This record gives sequence, structure tokens and C-alpha cells, in this order.
Amino acid sequence: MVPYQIIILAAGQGKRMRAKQNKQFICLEDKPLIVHTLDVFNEDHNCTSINLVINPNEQSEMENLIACYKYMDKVKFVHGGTERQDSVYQGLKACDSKEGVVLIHDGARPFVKKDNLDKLTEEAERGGAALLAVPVTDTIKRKTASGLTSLNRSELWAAQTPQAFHFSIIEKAHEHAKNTGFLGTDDASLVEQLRLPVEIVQGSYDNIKLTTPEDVEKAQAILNKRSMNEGE
Ligand SMILES: Nc1ccn([C@@H]2O[C@H](COP(=O)(O)OP(=O)(O)OP(=O)(O)O)[C@@H](O)[C@H]2O)c(=O)n1
Ligand SMILES: C[C@](O)(CO)[C@H](O)COP(=O)(O)O
Repeated sequence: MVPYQIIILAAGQGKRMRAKQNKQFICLEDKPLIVHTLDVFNEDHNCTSINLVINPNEQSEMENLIACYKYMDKVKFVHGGTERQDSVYQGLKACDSKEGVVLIHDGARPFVKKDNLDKLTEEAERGGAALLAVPVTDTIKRKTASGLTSLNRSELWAAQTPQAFHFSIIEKAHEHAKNTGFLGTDDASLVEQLRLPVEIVQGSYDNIKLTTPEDVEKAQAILNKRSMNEGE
């Protein structure tokens, strides 16, 4: 049992989703996407606090939503930045405690499983930095000016969130990235820049990020599968 704080990112624009509103408000089984994600951590007793990083223009909509779902005691709103990395930085600055394990998670990933969370936090407490990831199932090609090469698939993992860190490590990694102008697509890559070890904890293929309209259909299928399993 590892207690942790979590930063949940919901300040993006969701451009690739091509929806009228921020994808965080898309309803799946009558519940907004961000609420599905918040539910997971609200129900996990190891989660001590949630910094929900939002777009300031959406604050009142988010507040109404969160009030409806009675999360107010655990959730603190933080205003995000231009890039995902800027939003994480703001989330870290707003953390009440600068110690222990902190998780960083995409608001658009609602299906993380409790047993994976437990393994992830234990690994981060032990080693300092860990992420959920799954083995890549496609063949990945690298295309450069000198032609096409195929990467060795047995070495490739698709990174997911949550990613979990000792607070001091991820704080240092973000400060270092800021000072060197490094912009990563996840937080583990910032720790890699410090040449510190990062462990992989194998996650689930269901832990998808809703990025494009096709992902909404996949999410619906995952929810259907879950309710069928519950009925068994
Ligand atoms: N400046 C940003 C950019 C992204 N995010 C969050 O980071 C997560 C992962 O990013 P992504 O799926 O790329 O979301 P968007 O940036 O919203 O999508 P897009 O790139 O299609 O606009 C999302 O939950 C998103 O809200 C954020 O908090 N702040
Ligand atoms: C952090 C992440 O979800 C790991 O897969 C991903 O890199 C976010 O990328 P995005 O382009 O911001 O969606």
C-alpha cells in the first residue's frame, strides 16, 4: 500500500477528437470522460489528493461537474499551460506535499486498473520512477532521408499513463527540461534525460487514451465488455 498524490491532466484542446467541446466532457454511458477517470482515483484509498489541471476557460463547467459527483474534498483545480509538459509543471508546483510518490495521468485515459496502479506505485517507491506500458504489437518502421529501417519489436513498449515518481526526481527532471529546452511527449522521458533509471510495469491494452473519434467507439466496447463481465 503506497499512498500517493496524483496530477490529472485535462487542460488540452482535444483537437484530434474534432468534437464541439473539450473531449473531457464527452459522455460515455451518460458520464463525462473526465468523471470516469476521476472515479478510479476517488475510489482508490491510496490516493490522498488530486490536482486536476484544467483550462481556465473551462473552470466553471468543471466545477459544476465535480460538484455533481461530490469529489470536492479530494480535488484541487490547477490552471494548465500551452503544452502537456507545461500543464504537468503547473500541477507539480501546486502539490501540497513535495515528498513521497506522485502520479501523473492523462484525464483522457479512463480505464486504468487498480491492480496495475498498485504495482506501479510499489515500483516507483522502490526505484524512483516507473510507468505503465504494453509491448508493441505492430512492426514499427523508422523513415529517414536515408531510407526505411525496421525496429526490433521485442525491445519496444508503448508508453501509457499513469507514470509514477518520487516527487524530488520528477521535480528535478522538469526543472532540468525547462533549463535545457527539452520537450518530451511523456514525463518518463524527462527522467531519462537525467540518465536515471525508469522501470516499466506491464499494463493493459484496455488502458487506451481517447485521442480520435474512433477511440470513443473503442471506449464504448471496453465499457460493454466490463458490464458483461460484471453480469457473469
Ligand atoms: N496543454 C495541455 C495538453 C494536453 N493536456 C492533457 O494531456 C492529456 C494527453 O494529451 P492529448 O491526448 O494529446 O490531449 P489533447 O492535447 O487535448 O489532444 P490534441 O493533441 O488532439 O489537441 C489530455 O488529457 C489533455 O487534456 C493538458 O493538460 N495540457
Ligand atoms: C503521455 C502519453 O499518454 C504516453 O503515451 C502520450 O505520450 C501523450 O501524448 P499526446 O500527444 O500528448 O497525446
